[in-house]
Amino acid sequence: MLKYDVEFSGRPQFYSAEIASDGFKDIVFSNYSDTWKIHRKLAHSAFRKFATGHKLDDLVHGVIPQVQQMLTENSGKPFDPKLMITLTLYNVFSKMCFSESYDFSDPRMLGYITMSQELAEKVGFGLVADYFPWARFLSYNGASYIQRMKQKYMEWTSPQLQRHRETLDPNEARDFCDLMLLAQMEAMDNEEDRKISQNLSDIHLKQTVNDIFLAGIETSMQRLYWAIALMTEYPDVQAKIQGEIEVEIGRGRHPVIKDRGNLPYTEATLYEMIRYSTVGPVGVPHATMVDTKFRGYLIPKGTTVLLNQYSMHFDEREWTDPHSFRPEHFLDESGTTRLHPSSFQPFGTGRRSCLGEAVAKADLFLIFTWLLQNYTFRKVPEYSEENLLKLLPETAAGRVLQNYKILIEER
Ligand code: HEM
Repeated sequence: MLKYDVEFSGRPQFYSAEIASDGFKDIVFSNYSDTWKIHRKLAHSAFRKFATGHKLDDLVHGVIPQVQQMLTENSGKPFDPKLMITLTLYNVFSKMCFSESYDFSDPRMLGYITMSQELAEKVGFGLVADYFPWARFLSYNGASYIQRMKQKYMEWTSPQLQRHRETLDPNEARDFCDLMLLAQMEAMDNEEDRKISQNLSDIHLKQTVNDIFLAGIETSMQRLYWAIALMTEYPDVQAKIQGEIEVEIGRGRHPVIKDRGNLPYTEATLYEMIRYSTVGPVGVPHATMVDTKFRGYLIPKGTTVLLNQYSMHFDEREWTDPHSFRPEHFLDESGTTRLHPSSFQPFGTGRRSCLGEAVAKADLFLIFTWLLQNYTFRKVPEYSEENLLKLLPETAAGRVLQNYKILIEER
């Protein structure tokens, strides 16, 4: 894939994606194009500006009091951690995109979460018309549902854009939304940037902000939900991580990004969690941009191409005992995090590889480490025989865990 970087860098022009992205005016669904290049570059600079080092530390630390309160209220009771993780991530990303944080009981945020869950359940795998184009002419083809949901998302993003425009300081971007508006202003002021300004309409801006917001939250939420279930199922791994945190950080301060290099076992566990869960077994579909010759086969332009992450992450030639959860898969003999084998590709590869990889790894580390520094996850005694690592059967293309409940004890 890396050798044929540009050839495989398209996206299938699915009907559902076309509707959801207003004709591919975003990053995730658009083909390899000027629109994609401009928006990807902008998002990159936003991450560099607002989601690295102590900026990201502060974003995560800012949510901690609300998480603490929620966990205290639920201490000693069977508790499903999914909403807690989701609210944490919404607040981190909302602060990064819109400089706004929400109370965990805010009905606007809870409504947004319910809407996103419903969307994922109903059309997470696309529409029939994505695979059988004639189906778009059926009286019910799902398009009106996606239109309605898109409208609702825009009702969330449009006022944000308006508010930012009214209070914009051209010399200082406060967040991702400001950064997009400043890029738009700059392009409009410069006649030569016509090509750029055409790709920075308000619709483009809203689509890209929504991309970052949605792509970032659901992906990280699923991994943290797996991480907590795995720690509950593997108490020895959990205890070892807590020991490492105790020695390197102690209890007197929150974990920060700079701690990463000092916690090899914790980091290895997070990588192993990502491998073992492989939530997206075939990643995000690519498409060929041109007729492409690959290993003697001719792949016509526009063919959908999938990266089979599942087969790579569970390949017996690459991993010792791949079906076991073992953080040692990512450690060398000296206990240091080892270089990842090339068969570990959870963030994809090539030009379309995950834009938020660095942010995702940092967020996962900060949230997971803080949780284990302060809490222990245990099974509910009545259900101690039940395995928490059960997949939802209806999502064979996504390895999503069934909802579970655990006990969370303060340390
Ligand atoms: C553990 C968490 C995450 C995982 C495992 C993950 C994985 C992926 C994968 C497999 C792709 C497709 C790559 C390809 O097409 O080859 C992708 C694309 C993308 N991801 Fe992530 N992701 C995660 C978190 C995030 C976060 C936190 C953000 C944003 C803050 C993000 C933003 C994006 C975007 C915008 C794309 C589309 C890139 C493009 O089409 O050019 N992701 N991600």
